[in-house]
Amino acid sequence: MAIAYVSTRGDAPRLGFADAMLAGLARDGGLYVPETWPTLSRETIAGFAGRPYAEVAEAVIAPFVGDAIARPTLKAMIAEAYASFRHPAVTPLVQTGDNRFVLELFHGPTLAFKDVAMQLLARLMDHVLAERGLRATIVGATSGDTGGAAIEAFRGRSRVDVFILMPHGKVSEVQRRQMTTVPDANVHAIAIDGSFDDAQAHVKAMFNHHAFRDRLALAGVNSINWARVLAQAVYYFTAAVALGAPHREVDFVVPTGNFGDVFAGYVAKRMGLSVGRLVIATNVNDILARTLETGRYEVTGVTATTSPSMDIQVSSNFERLLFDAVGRDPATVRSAMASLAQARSFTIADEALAAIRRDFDAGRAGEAEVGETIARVKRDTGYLLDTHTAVAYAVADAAALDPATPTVVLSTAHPAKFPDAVEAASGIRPALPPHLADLLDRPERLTRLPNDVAAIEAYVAEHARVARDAAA
Ligand SMILES: Cc1ncc(COP(=O)(O)O)c(C=O)c1O
Ligand SMILES: N[C@@H](CCOP(=O)(O)O)C(=O)O
Repeated sequence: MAIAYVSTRGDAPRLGFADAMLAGLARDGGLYVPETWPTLSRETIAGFAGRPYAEVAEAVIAPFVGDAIARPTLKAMIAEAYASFRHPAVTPLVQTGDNRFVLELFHGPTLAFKDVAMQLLARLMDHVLAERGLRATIVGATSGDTGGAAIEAFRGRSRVDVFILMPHGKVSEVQRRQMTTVPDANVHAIAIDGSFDDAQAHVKAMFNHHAFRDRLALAGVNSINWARVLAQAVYYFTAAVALGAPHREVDFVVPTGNFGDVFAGYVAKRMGLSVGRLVIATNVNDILARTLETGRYEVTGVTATTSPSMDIQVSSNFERLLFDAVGRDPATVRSAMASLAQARSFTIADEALAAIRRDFDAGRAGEAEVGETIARVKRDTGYLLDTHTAVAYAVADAAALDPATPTVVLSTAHPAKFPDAVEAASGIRPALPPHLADLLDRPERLTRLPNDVAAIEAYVAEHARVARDAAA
């Protein structure tokens, strides 16, 4: 059966999986979500125990894809995507305390959880573009990790050009170099003089500029793309089942910025996985923690932290949760988003806030706690956390979770991506794995642009092959 996708703002075409994936942002500015949540039976979920990651991924993803991609083709793409991971379990669990586990999501090529979805998304997109004989122009925003993962997954592919906007000077050196040292001609790393929120706003503005969007055949690889979120739902299943689901609940604590990863946990729960609490962990850029406390989503300035990938205030995927929480009423979402655009804030009605709180808790960790957590966990358990994972670990320590329920902290990045901060906290400078050992010696290629969407559009239009094909 084919699932249809609808926009959270209710004013864009209803699409099938392949079109929703290629569309990225819906044409009304909203985000695509499945019209209904497919569920997996208890028996099916129980049957995931001991199965390879790729088999679980196929079972979780296939209901959302329907007949958009033939099942054997989907299976082959999933197998290929995860064959590149450096751990046989793909996303292994490590126990660090009584009922405390770390879910390592950083064994992909660029050492962050983004690889889990991006390695598959590149194959899915390439397949659909090839079937249709099309090219696309990917525009993406990054606070450090999405950009590297997207560039690695799409580099050298003949049907796409990739333009990644990063905030200048605000990503780690390893993150920057993962984007700037790739020689392939279809890759364009761009630094803007602004924040990640600015970069994401420019990406959305390009999508909302319909003439530009259509002329360049824009596609998105941020978690505004439904396929990203979907692929991330898989590891909630593998982790929970390894810890006793569906026969017991498992809590997850998720370092959060753009709300894609923790929303993927919500998707798993909606599909029938026995997820207990979903805890949103933020650094001092704590818009989500404040929202859960007060019911008011209010954007303030961004503060630079040692967990730069989470230095985000406008948390895109929250719109998807809001859509469900308000009973899937697009008018309410439209009005909240209009208020966000005009007044930088909106208020969530009591009933919707109560619905959100039924599944989610939230907490924040300041810089001192992050450093102290890295040092303490290393000292007590021998395990070295990265700064983003440390935010979640600290929040998990402070959260009022049932000690009898296993708690999984999502580890979203390898500590070697943030060596200065990890060394300052622990005295240990984590080494990059062998495939990146010479990263700091590779030549860089980076374009600097002003924090201005017109300048960015002009650059994309000049360099995208879609535009050149049309002019030829
Ligand atoms: C290392 C790391 N951890 C956590 C996050 C937060 O994930 P999300 O944006 O899906 O909430 C990000 C980026 O967003 C990240 O790069
Ligand atoms: N932390 C991210 C920000 C973008 O998030 P996405 O999941 O929406 O792509 C990054 O590292 O770029």
